[in-house]
Amino acid sequence: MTSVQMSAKDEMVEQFLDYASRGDLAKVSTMISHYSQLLKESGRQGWTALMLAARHGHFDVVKALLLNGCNKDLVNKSGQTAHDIAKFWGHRHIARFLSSSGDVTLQGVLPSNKSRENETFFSREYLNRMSDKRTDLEWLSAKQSSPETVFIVFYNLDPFVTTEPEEMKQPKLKLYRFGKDSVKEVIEKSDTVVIFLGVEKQECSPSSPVSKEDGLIAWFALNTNNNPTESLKVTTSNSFFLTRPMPRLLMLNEDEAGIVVQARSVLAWHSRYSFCPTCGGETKVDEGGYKRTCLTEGCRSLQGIDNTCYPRVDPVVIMLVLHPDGNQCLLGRKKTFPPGIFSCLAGFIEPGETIENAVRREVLEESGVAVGPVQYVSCQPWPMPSSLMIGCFAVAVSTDIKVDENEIEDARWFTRQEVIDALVKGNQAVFFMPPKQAIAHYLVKHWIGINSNL
Ligand SMILES: NC(=O)C1=CN([C@@H]2O[C@H](COP(=O)(O)OP(=O)(O)OC[C@H]3O[C@@H](n4cnc5c(N)ncnc54)[C@H](O)[C@@H]3O)[C@@H](O)[C@H]2O)C=CC1
Ligand SMILES: [Mg+2]
Ligand SMILES: [Mg+2]
Ligand SMILES: [Mg+2]
Ligand SMILES: [Zn+2]
Repeated sequence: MTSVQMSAKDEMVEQFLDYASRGDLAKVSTMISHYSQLLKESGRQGWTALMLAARHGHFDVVKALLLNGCNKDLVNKSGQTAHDIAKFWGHRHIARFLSSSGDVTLQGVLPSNKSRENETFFSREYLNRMSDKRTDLEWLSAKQSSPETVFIVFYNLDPFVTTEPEEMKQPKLKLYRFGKDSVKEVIEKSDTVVIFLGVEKQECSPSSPVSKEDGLIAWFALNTNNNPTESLKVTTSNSFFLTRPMPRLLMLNEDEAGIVVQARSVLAWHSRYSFCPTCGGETKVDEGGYKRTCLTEGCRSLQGIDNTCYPRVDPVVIMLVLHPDGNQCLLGRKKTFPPGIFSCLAGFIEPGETIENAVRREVLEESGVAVGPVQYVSCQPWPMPSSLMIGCFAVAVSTDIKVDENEIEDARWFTRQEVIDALVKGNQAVFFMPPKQAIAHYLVKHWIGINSNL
């Protein structure tokens, strides 16, 4: 390392230690979020930031440092720990906190995560995708002409659904299951894209007829941009294309919601990527709809693995940020939300970014709040058009809010009680929650459910 680099680093360490001595929580948090190795650094006489914050009685800085994984057992050149220092200088609450086993650290604020998989709406897999069959053209073709095969139909990415008359008040929607003869005409049209979704898991459909050939009931989905109603042979009333999919897709039954998210995301990719993104040439649909191959000889997309050929999934972090006091959470609203609704902050993961860093960046960008520990909770495929919402809890290490008005309209800390009221009291609450099928709702409920004595 050159002397210039050395002095730049020394300067940064000195500044960090100075902020800790002065109790500047925001600066300390920002520096840690960029250079976590600062937590291990010490200055004159081996004093770390934790020791300096303990010396000067800055409880919030001590907490933030510990939440970020700072080692409280380090000693200075006089052999004192941060705890010894806090005790010596009479900061009893800090000494008590440092001598406790770190209850208010990560484990204290975050609900315990019992490593079970948390199921969200859209996440249930009703079909076995059978990806090995996507290249078996003979098998795919036999299935497409089998009388047991199920086809679901989309028009401009809206699924054709049906509802029972007695359920009209609170309709639970079902996908309309077409047979091969009903969709024959539509499939033959040149703009129609057909994809293979998978086969019914055997245990899910004990009453379904069993296919003669291999016992597997295949499902396909198709999308067209020309209204196919005339050519489809529909035998029931109360059946229609589900326009304005959000929030109406949330009325699907849970088994079929998983099928729709798979089909709609892949079909949306086909409708947006008609030509090769590498050379602009024409492409053909391959692998049961899971690939588009460029037809231009020598195109770079034909060499090696090229991700433009495959359907895209956009990872999004969505996080419930918890206040360091463990009793409040940060929720925000976009201008486009219906009045009164507050939700978890969210944002797209950028290339080269971890889930944890995306959570920290998006929260800081949108609300000005610095985040320390991040814990994954659950995820949700979201068919608008192909996001994967990655749900996390995160612990704030600073609490002042400065909203980025380009992204959101408002962000606030809500108390546990206000959140409980929003969940149970509806109209009498100070704000509204997103619908129960959204992962934001799930995260909030999970936080309340685990930590409260309800
Ligand atoms: N904010 C919320 O409370 C919730 C958001 N969502 C969904 O999460 C997704 C991301 O949340 P945002 O707050 O909008 O993200 P965000 O905070 O990253 O901001 C969105 C902006 O990011 C840019 N962007 C970067 N990568 C993108 C990509 N792959 N696709 C589209 N735009 C991209 C665009 O300029 C876009 O306007 C949205 O699709 C939204 O529907 C879902 C539930 C709740
Ligand atoms: Mg953002
Ligand atoms: Mg956002
Ligand atoms: Mg963003
Ligand atoms: Zn190409």
